Amino acid sequence: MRIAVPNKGRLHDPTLSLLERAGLHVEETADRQLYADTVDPDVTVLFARAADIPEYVRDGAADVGITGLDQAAESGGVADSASAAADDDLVDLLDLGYGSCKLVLAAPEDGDIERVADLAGGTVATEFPAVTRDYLDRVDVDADVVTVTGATELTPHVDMADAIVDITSTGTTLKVNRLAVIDDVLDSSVRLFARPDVVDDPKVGQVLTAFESVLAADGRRYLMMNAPKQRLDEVKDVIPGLGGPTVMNVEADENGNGMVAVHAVVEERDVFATISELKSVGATGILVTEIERLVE
Ligand SMILES: Nc1ncnc2c1ncn2[C@@H]1O[C@H](COP(=O)(O)OP(=O)(O)OP(=O)(O)O)[C@@H](O)[C@H]1O
Ligand SMILES: O=P(O)(O)OC[C@H]1O[C@H](OP(=O)(O)OP(=O)(O)O)[C@H](O)[C@@H]1O
Ligand SMILES: [Mg+2]
Repeated sequence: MRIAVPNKGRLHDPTLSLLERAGLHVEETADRQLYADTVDPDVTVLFARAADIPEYVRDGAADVGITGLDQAAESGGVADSASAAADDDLVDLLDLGYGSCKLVLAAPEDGDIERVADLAGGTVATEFPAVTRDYLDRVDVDADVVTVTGATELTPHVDMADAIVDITSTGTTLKVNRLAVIDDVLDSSVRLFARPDVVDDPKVGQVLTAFESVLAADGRRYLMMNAPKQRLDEVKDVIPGLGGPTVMNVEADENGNGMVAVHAVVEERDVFATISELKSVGATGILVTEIERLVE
């Protein structure tokens, strides 16, 4: 199975970290620019531009791909589940949670365009012409779309366009270019995409599970402690969430009192408060560790 992964840009590093954490270590090879092997002999990585990845997956050069929903939407249809997918759709298997941004319609602050209807007969510049045309159809506004390959924010100030559809996250770029958001066009984040014909492939399922286990471990910690056996119920009451803890008998303390070792997964945000509560019910030797993966 081949996974297409961004070769540069802001999505490259987080995607490689995700592969590492999922246990799919990418081997260093001379050819790393294009292809790389992973520790799994059945999984290879293809490095491509974020914008090209959807096409690589649709065409079969790769089976699954990791890139922004904005790029997948620009390249054609995207389906949530395989059952609803047409042959040429990409199936959005998993939201990987990073690369969050929005495509927005924006126009010069203090200009004539205050709402999308004001664009009728006007021009919109964008790196996302297909998404923009879909959007204009959806809101039933007849405007021209011009495609640019960068610096979209400048076009309204040089009379190339009345408005733009572009990526925003902090809003800094729009602000610096004195552009105001008129409407939201698409919420995006990085997803794992597959062709409908490979969705049921066991290897794809295995990769999906590995990524899900990384996401499940995020923001959670593993707590280990010893506690007096007779206070186990109090300890259990203190440990929040995620099912019952694992309890193991350990040797009695020096006074012959029964002791247990208790292990539990807790939300990171609860760790601070939980530790003082655990101490107050007699827990000792409390260890907090990170979790690499959690298969639920
Ligand atoms: N400011 C941002 N905040 C969050 N995610 C973003 C932002 N800009 C882009 N993205 C996401 O990252 C994807 C790729 O953007 P990136 O800028 O890394 O690639 P690129 O523009 O193709 O590469 P480069 O800018 O290096 O030529 C976008 O399609 C989008 O999903
Ligand atoms: O709302 P903001 O936080 O300002 O982010 C939005 C900007 O980020 C991206 O550009 P990028 O930094 O990738 O530069 P690029 O134009 O070279 O791709 C995007 O194209 C916007 O211009
Ligand atoms: Mg960019």
